[in-house]
Amino acid sequence: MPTTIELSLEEAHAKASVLIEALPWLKRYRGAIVVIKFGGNAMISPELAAAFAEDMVFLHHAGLRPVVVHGGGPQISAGLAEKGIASEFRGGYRYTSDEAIGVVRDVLRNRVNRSLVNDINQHGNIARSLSGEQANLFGGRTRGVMIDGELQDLGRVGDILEVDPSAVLDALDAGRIPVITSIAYDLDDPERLLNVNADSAAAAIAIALNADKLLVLTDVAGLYSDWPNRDSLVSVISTAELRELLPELESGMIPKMNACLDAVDNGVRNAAIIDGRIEHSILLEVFTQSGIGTQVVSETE
Ligand SMILES: Nc1ncnc2c1ncn2[C@@H]1O[C@H](COP(=O)(O)OP(=O)(O)O)[C@@H](O)[C@H]1O
Ligand SMILES: CC(=O)N[C@@H](CCC(=O)OP(=O)(O)O)C(=O)O
Repeated sequence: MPTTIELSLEEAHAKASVLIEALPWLKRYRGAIVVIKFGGNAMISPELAAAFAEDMVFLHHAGLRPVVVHGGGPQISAGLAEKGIASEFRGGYRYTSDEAIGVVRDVLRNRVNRSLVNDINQHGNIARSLSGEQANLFGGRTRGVMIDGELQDLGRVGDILEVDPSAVLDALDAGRIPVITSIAYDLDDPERLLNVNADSAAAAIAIALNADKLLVLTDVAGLYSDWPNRDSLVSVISTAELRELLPELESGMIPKMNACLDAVDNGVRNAAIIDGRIEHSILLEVFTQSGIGTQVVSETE
C-alpha cells in the first residue's frame, strides 16, 4: 500500500518556511564557537534537560561548535542539606566553607555534569566532561563581598583570573562538545578548589575562546528593565545602556548581566539571556530572525 502524505498545503508551507528561515543563520554560524551556560533553575526538569541535550547535538550537527558551562545552585543546596550543612548566602554568593567545597565539587561533577554528559551521549559519544580545576582551565583567587560598607568573607569562593582554554580547544578539535563544571583552582594554592559563579565562568571561557556568541539560560523570559514589571522585557540592549542599568538590577540578574557585559566588552560578538523553561529556546535564538530573550550588543554594532 502506498503511504499517503497527510500534510495540508498550509502545513507544508509553514514547515518549509521555518526550515528556510534558518539558512542565513546556518551560513553565519558555520564553525562558530557558541558558549551556552546551563543554570540550576533551568535544569531541574528531566524533560528540559533532555531538550537541552538535543539542542546541543543539533548545533553540533549543524556545523557550530557548542561549549557548555554548567552551574547547579539548587542541586548544591540539596547536596549540602543531605550532609546537614546549611546553605548560607552573603550578598548573593554562597558562603563556602572548607567542608562545603568538597560537597560543591561532588554535586557538580558526579551529579550535574554526569547527567548532562549522559543526556548528550544518548545521541552518540560526543560530549567531553571537563572541570575548571583540571588542565589549568580556570585559575582564580578568593573574593569577599561588600555588605553595608564592610568586606565579608565568602570562604572558598573565587573569581576567575586566568583561563587556559587548551583542553577545551582539544575537545572541539576532536569533534566533541565540552561540558565544563564551574570550579576553579586557587592560584595562591593550586591544591585548593574555589566555588565560582557559573555565569562568570561561562563569560571567562567565551572570552578566552573568542566565541561568537554567549547564551545564558535562566528561568525568566530575559532582562526586565523595570523588574518585576512584565511589560519591561528588553529585546536588545547596548553595552552602554546595560552599564547604566546594572546598579539598579537585583541579585539573580547581576552576575548574568555582568557576564554578558564582560563577554561583549572583550570581543564576544553577541550575548543573550534566554528562557531555559521553553523547550528548544536555544534553537529559536540561534536560527530565527527575531531570536528570543534579551540580546546584549556592543555600542559599535
Ligand atoms: N531585572 C531583572 N530581570 C529579570 N529577572 C530578574 C531581574 N532582577 C532580578 N531577577 C531575578 O533573577 C532571577 C534569575 O537569576 P537566578 O535565579 O540566579 O537564575 P539561574 O538559577 O537561572 O542561574 C529571575 O528568576 C528573577 O527572579
Ligand atoms: C559562588 C556561588 O554562589 N557559586 C554558585 C555556583 C553554582 C552556580 O552558579 O549555579 P547556577 O548557575 O545554578 O546559579 C553556587 O554555589 O550556587
